[in-house]
Amino acid sequence: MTVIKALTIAGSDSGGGAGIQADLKTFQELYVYGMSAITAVTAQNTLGVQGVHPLPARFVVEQIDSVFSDLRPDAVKTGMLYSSEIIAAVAERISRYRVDKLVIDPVMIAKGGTSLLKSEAVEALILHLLPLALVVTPNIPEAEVMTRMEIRTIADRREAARRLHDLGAANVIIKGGHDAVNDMITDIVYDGTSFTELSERRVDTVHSHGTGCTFAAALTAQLAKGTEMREAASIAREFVQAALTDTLGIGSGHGPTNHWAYAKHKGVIV
Ligand SMILES: Nc1ncnc2c1ncn2[C@@H]1O[C@H](COP(=O)(O)OP(=O)(O)OP(=O)(O)O)[C@@H](O)[C@H]1O
Ligand SMILES: Cc1ncc(COP(=O)(O)O)c(N)n1
Repeated sequence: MTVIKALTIAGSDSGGGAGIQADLKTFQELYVYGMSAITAVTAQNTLGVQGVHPLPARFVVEQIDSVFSDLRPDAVKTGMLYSSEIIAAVAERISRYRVDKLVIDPVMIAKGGTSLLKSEAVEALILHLLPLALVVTPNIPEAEVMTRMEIRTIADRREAARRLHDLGAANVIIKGGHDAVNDMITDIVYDGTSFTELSERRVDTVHSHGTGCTFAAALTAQLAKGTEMREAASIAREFVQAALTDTLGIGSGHGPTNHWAYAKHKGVIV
């Protein structure tokens, strides 16, 4: 049996809905062996983020080295990176280990408004990490920050995707969760040549904590298996749609999505 492996470099969410926890649950559900390098520990639940405790950049590197020296991953995902020091250290290791399947989820702000990336670190993310990306997966506000443009229409999303491609990301997926049009949510996939739109009906739920992490983790798992970009994005979209539709209803705030839902609806996927 060939074991497909993926590494997530991200923050820990004690509430289990986003961050490292969402990534590992998603990898597991898609039959990919999950590994982690933790950048920051957050005290967090469905009501918000109560505390953030970043780890030293050198200890993030130590975790990455431990993984690569023994358990070479087939794909790597980054989530919350917090500071320019951590970003520079991660980028150096990604280059050194010649990672060709790097998924960057440019996590900036948690739903409740807590910053998960220092504002001074945005430039480092663009300069050091973006050029190493096989794919970057911003939501609309993150794409606006990185491209310094306002995104209102689907044409704007396409223009932002072109700009992020010009900044060095081989593929760009702009997620449309923050802006439903006629009750439809559209993610745009751009490969540097053509655009693909992935549209699904908006699910009306407060239990959407961690959708971005879950989408990027499902994408990473599929890319690790060798699935091509558009198909991988489409499976990731389906994974999130199921996780939002069949929610767990736990917590008194923005609850987590249901990472079991996709497998429950689809049966076994290898
Ligand atoms: N209410 C919804 N109904 C259907 N799909 C959604 C909904 N909200 C988000 N999605 C999907 O979930 C994924 C994440 O999208 P979103 O734009 O919310 O990213 P994000 O803001 O990074 O996520 P997060 O809320 O975890 O930070 C995308 O594939 C998007 O289409
Ligand atoms: C550790 C960590 N990483 C990422 C997110 C973003 O997820 P969301 O926007 O759904 O809160 C988060 N809240 N916590």
